[in-house]
Amino acid sequence: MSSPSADTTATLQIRERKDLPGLNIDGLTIRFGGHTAVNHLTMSAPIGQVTGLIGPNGAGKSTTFNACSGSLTPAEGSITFDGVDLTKAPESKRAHLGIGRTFQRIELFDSLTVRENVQLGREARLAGTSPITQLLPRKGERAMVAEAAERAMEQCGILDVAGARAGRLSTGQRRLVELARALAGDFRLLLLDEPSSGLDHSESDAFTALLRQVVAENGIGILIVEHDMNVISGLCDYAYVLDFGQLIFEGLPREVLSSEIVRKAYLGTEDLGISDADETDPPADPGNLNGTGPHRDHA
Ligand SMILES: Nc1ncnc2c1ncn2[C@@H]1O[C@H](COP(=O)(O)OP(=O)(O)OP(=O)(O)O)[C@@H](O)[C@H]1O
Repeated sequence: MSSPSADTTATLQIRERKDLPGLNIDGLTIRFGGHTAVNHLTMSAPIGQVTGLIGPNGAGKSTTFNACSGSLTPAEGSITFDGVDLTKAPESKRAHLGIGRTFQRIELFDSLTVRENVQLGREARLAGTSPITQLLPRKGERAMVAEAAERAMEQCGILDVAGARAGRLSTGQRRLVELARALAGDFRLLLLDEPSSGLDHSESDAFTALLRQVVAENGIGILIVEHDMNVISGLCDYAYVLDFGQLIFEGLPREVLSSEIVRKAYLGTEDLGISDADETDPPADPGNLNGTGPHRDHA
């Protein structure tokens, strides 16, 4: 990366990442009226790896996610998935090609059971092919939906609450249901927007381990927005850092954690959790970057 502290290892990774199958963002610019929320962002999220997207409040992370999932159209730049141009493609096409997402706020149907919520993930993927299949699923498709949901619930360890109403579950369980729903969709790349938000330390650790297992077993890629640096350092193969819509750093998690540029970006928003005593090494307990930090005003 253009960062002065990126080493040769990282530079090699950058070149290799762009050639791998998966998501490639090139020169992405998104404006809201006169405000540039994301400015000429270039990054990759390959299949088989976990890629982190971090940055202070208002940095442009969710906006980038929204452009990837198709709810925002960029002013400039391109988004491709396995070489297919998705820059202006509808959400349904992206889902059909294998891109799924979760949201910052858990979006479950509280009055439905866990099983029904998880089945919706598979149905959403089918609807990517044709909306009519969601209304009139064929017999074989119903069986496929049911099977995918059972597999996903088993992988996330929530089969024991499959019949419970989602509204009755704890935040930790609801996060697992949300993940299971995304996995049931059998997507090749998952965009996870702060999936550990609201979890306590041990729940967050267990969730991180589960995500690593999912990537290894299912062979998928994950692009994750996350404030918890324990999750970033324990999970990500590579991370990008945004600030005021600009890519200010990219590299391995340890490089991100020890970067002076990243530290400066977070100054004034929240304690980084990076020890002043040794600025070159990642912190023993990196902590939470800015999950509760104040929203900064843009120039
Ligand atoms: N719909 C919108 N209309 C106008 N401005 C917006 C809109 N959505 C986001 N913005 C602005 O774009 C910038 C980037 O916002 P975004 O939500 O992408 O940041 P973020 O990094 O996801 O922040 P957070 O960590 O707080 O979720 C902010 O200045 C925000 O106020």
